[in-house]
Amino acid sequence: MESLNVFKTKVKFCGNKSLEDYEASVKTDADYLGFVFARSKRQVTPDQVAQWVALVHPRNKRLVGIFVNQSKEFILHAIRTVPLDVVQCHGDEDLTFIKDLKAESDVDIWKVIHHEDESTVDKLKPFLGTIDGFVVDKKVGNQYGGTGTSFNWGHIPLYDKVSCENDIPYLIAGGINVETLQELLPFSPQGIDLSSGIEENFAKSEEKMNLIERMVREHDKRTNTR
Ligand SMILES: O=C(O)c1ccccc1N[C@@H]1O[C@H](COP(=O)(O)O)[C@@H](O)[C@H]1O
Repeated sequence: MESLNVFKTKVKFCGNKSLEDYEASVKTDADYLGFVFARSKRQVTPDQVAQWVALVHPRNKRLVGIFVNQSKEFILHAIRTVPLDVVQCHGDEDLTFIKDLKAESDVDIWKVIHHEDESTVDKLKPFLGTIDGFVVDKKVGNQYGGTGTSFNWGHIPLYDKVSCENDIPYLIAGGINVETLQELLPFSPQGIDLSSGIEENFAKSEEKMNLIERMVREHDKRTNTR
């Protein structure tokens, strides 16, 4: 009989910026596919993503739109154009902004927290009870994400505790790739979010995505049979 408490690390493949990237990501077993609608070398438009999704069904994956300090009107336009399941607020969006957005949409809202030190976890507090999930990433200069840079993963238990106490999911982001994942998995994060680490020549690499998934599956098998 299957155990009732089987733990599956959630996987998000982010920064799909072409039909080819999207097709490669759809073939994987990822739980979430992300599209960056903010200024970035991976920026895409809602119209582009709508076309790809009309051509290739996302199967059982949830679609996530990434926004950085963009207007509520633009985010609502993206939600109307693309069948997004989640809006990931990756900038300095405050509680009022997120409450307004929630009032006018029916998608999940995730807030990104940029880890600096052990006190960063407190920045989540005002959002608890409003957001549907959070992502912990690392800011580099004025770059809010997609930098390939990790934070000190020794602090993951702080975020895990907030997640468990408030029954709210989270993903760890920033600098995850086939090499660094070995160091991250012992912390058993609830989910992982990758953008630059699954690219080869600036396109999504099926080989890297498959390897990441294999590593995660093996980790899950080991921890579930402990
Ligand atoms: O991927 C981007 O280009 C990006 C740009 C601006 C904001 C967020 C972005 N992506 C998010 O960044 C992290 C992971 O980045 P990486 O793996 O270190 O490259 C993740 O949350 C993406 O959703």
